[in-house]
Amino acid sequence: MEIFTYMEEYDYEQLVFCQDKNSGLKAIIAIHDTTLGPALGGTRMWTYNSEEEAIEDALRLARGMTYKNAAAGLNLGGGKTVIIGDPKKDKSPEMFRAFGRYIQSLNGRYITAEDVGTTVQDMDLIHMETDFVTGISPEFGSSGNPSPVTAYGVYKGMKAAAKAAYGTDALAGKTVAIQGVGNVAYAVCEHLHKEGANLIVTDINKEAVNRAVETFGAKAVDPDDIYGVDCDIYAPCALGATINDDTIPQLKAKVIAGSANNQLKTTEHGDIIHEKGIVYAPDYVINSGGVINVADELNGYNQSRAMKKVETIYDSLLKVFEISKRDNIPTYVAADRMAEERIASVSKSRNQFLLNGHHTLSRR
Ligand SMILES: NC(=O)c1ccc[n+]([C@@H]2O[C@H](COP(=O)([O-])OP(=O)(O)OC[C@H]3O[C@@H](n4cnc5c(N)ncnc54)[C@H](O)[C@@H]3O)[C@@H](O)[C@H]2O)c1
Ligand SMILES: CC(C)C[C@H](N)C(=O)O
Repeated sequence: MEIFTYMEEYDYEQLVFCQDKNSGLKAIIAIHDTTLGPALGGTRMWTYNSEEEAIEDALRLARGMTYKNAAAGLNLGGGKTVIIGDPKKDKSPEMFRAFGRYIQSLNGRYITAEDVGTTVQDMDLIHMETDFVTGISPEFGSSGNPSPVTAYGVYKGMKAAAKAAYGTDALAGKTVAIQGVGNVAYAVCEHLHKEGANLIVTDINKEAVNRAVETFGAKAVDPDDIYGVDCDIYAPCALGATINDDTIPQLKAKVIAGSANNQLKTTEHGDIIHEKGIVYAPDYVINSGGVINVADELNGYNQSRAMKKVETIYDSLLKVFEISKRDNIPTYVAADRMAEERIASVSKSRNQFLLNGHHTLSRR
């Protein structure tokens, strides 16, 4: 990949490579756009097959955060970090403290939180070196683990998508196929089970599958079989790019609504599912509950204020579906327009974020 060519194509601001030999830290911080405010986005730890794959993931995820934060009405830009390594084997306190010092060196241009492979405990270690981290333990005045809040937003968003596709947002009796039953999806299953939905689950982690089967009476299928199961809603809740040339012909669901970031392999896949009449809840709108929750820490965390804002995901999605229907455009285009209009309304030309008192984390 020609890095500057790619950065120029999507107008990225900055890419930071962080290396610490002692702890084995190899991290890439991507800052996409700080027009609306400091770049807020989580840290993913994953075993990438190559450095190029890791850079690409950081860049794609960071851009997704720009759109997510803008569409959610937050005064925040978009950024993301990936740490190359196996979260089950390669973590150490030294690694996260070294990473925290790198975040501090950016002086507030980037604020982090959890993503796949990182936990509240990891954020607490980062917090030993910098205040530019959210989702740390609640005893520090923080909001804690964002996953249950993301899950609540996904559940609400699923209801909005069901309303658009089936005319009712009731999920009782509907069958939902869930790919990946990790932190977010397990909590989504809790809401769905409580409402009386039928669950079909898969995961590459057998324990995660067994837990969902035992707790919710979910039906388990092999990872490759999830796309073709008979269901009303397909919920991608693992990694990205699962809506692609191979999977679209298999899908039987009228709705795609899940927590994963970057669900469409390319925008063309968003066009194809639109033509097939599938109601797709754009990923960065439906999964914005976690970032809405951690962003509230910038004002001194207030849980009920944060949850009220998370509830708006339902109406935001209804608006996206309405625009999509009215203008006959794919839902991802409708969502992108909403986000881009907000960024453009703040500034036609780039206004890079600079730290000032207003953006200092007020819990200190
Ligand atoms: N945690 C949050 O608050 C949050 C917020 C917004 C978006 N997201 C996104 O939601 C997704 C899930 O996040 P999470 O925090 O629940 O992560 P997680 O790591 O807890 O869960 C992901 C699950 O997917 C499984 N998985 C991975 N590859 C798979 C495959 N090919 N087939 C089946 N299962 C597979 C993993 O084993 C794991 O159980 C990610 O894309 C993440 O970026 C998370
Ligand atoms: C909690 C958030 C800051 C990050 C989250 N992983 C997301 O993708 O939205």
